[in-house]
Amino acid sequence: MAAATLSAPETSPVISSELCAAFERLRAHTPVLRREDATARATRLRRLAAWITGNRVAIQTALYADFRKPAAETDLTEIWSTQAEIKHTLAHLRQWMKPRRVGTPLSLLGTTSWVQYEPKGVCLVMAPWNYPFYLAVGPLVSALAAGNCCVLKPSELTPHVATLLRRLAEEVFDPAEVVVLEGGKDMATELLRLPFDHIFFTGSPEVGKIVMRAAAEHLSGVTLELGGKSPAVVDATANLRDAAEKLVWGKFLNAGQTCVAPDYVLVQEPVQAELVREMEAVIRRNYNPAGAGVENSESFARIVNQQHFNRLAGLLEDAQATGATVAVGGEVDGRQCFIAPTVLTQVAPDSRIMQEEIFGPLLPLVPFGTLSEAADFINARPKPLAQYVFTRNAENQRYLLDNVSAGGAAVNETIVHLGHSELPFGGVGNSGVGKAHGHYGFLAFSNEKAVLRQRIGRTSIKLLYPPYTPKVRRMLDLLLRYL
Ligand SMILES: NC(=O)c1ccc[n+]([C@@H]2O[C@H](COP(=O)([O-])OP(=O)(O)OC[C@H]3O[C@@H](n4cnc5c(N)ncnc54)[C@H](O)[C@@H]3O)[C@@H](O)[C@H]2O)c1
Repeated sequence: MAAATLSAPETSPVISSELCAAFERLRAHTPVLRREDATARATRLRRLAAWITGNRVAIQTALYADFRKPAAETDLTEIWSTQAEIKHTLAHLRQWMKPRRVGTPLSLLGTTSWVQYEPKGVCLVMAPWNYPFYLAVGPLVSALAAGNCCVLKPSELTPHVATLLRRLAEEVFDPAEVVVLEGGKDMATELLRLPFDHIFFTGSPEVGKIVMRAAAEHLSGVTLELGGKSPAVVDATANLRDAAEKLVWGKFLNAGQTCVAPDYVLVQEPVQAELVREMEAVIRRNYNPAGAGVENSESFARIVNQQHFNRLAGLLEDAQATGATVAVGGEVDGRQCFIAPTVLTQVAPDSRIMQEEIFGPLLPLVPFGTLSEAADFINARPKPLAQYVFTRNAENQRYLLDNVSAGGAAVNETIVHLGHSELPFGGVGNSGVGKAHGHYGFLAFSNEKAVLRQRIGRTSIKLLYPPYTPKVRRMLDLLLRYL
């Protein structure tokens, strides 16, 4: 591939000519999208929704080929979640696009003001592998709703989905609106040299920092949807059967490769043994109902690749070597990247499994005494993406919500808060920057342009213009005192 520098003077070193051409094509098209009304944007989104409906089996097949994701999980977490995002956007797009009138302070009496929403321009969506369809197309929906052109870079670790996404773009969009570029770190690095107007990145905090540094070069806007260790707290008043069902589902969905999966459980000491028993029963019911072995279950996905399998097997080994007991599961099979749903107790706080994001089907339980101990344990670590609270006590619920900082939270539930279209989704601190989904996603990809209109000639501000005579100074005194 020949190399060329992008014509824009602000761009850094050398970027491939193919990439430059794609970027320039999109940039040249931004005025067209900018002029579009809600109907035109909605038509594009409806075309996307229709493609997804027509390609349901292809999406399921790609996900199964990439990491044996069960078709039912693909339906729920890749297809339904994406369609729900489109449906919600279509229902509200006209309203979101309308300029929003704001009130007038006394000091600016006579003026009229509003916020109008303009597209940012050319945006980059970088997606991870764990929900490779939803986490690529979901942000794309928001970007298009806000009137942007978009480059989408899927993860290289799920190649079947990446290829499918390229086909999607070719079949649904004008190549000047959306382009899908497949590739790994090298492609991502090259892309990050371009002066995008906004970068929406979903992935690890480590790569998130690389993205933010690259964005700083062009002062591109960023949304960083990152990960971390999301805790669940189960207190002694919780309904343990219900908590076990929800924790097992939330943890072992997608084989634990979920950004908002409960990473570990803080359980009030007196109920730990019962919670383990309940979880064991749920794991059996969900993944081994006929006793044929979880490895033969069609309801349980695989670890995405050998490298991640080795990392998880290493975490399990280290946990056991530092004193942890396998209370449930523990079986691993490297040949098929299989790790059984595993519950660990007596886990050392300084073991690796308690230091890094697990992102797999290993669930450590850590006992606690008082609620403040639980809150302190969480707050001593980087701020999580999600916080789960299982309790029947309203005061305990309030205490944990008020004393722990997290991107989002669910009480007596796991994961599903991210499926609520009216709630912002995103992290705080180490778990992310900015919010996504629904209106929040639309805003992330929009510039909220503040407009003030003054009637010609009339303006009280003129009273304050120089020269700063005693009269002007008296006016300023009044302003400071009363307005
Ligand atoms: N907050 C969320 O919504 C959310 C959702 C899913 C996953 N996650 C997080 O994502 C992580 C797992 O996903 P992942 O392994 O795909 O993340 P990752 O950070 O390794 O990769 C994400 C993207 O960045 C690219 N990339 C990788 N290394 C890069 C580099 N050095 N320079 C530039 N780009 C690079 C990849 O090609 C991929 O497209 C977990 O931490 C998880 O919690 C967060």
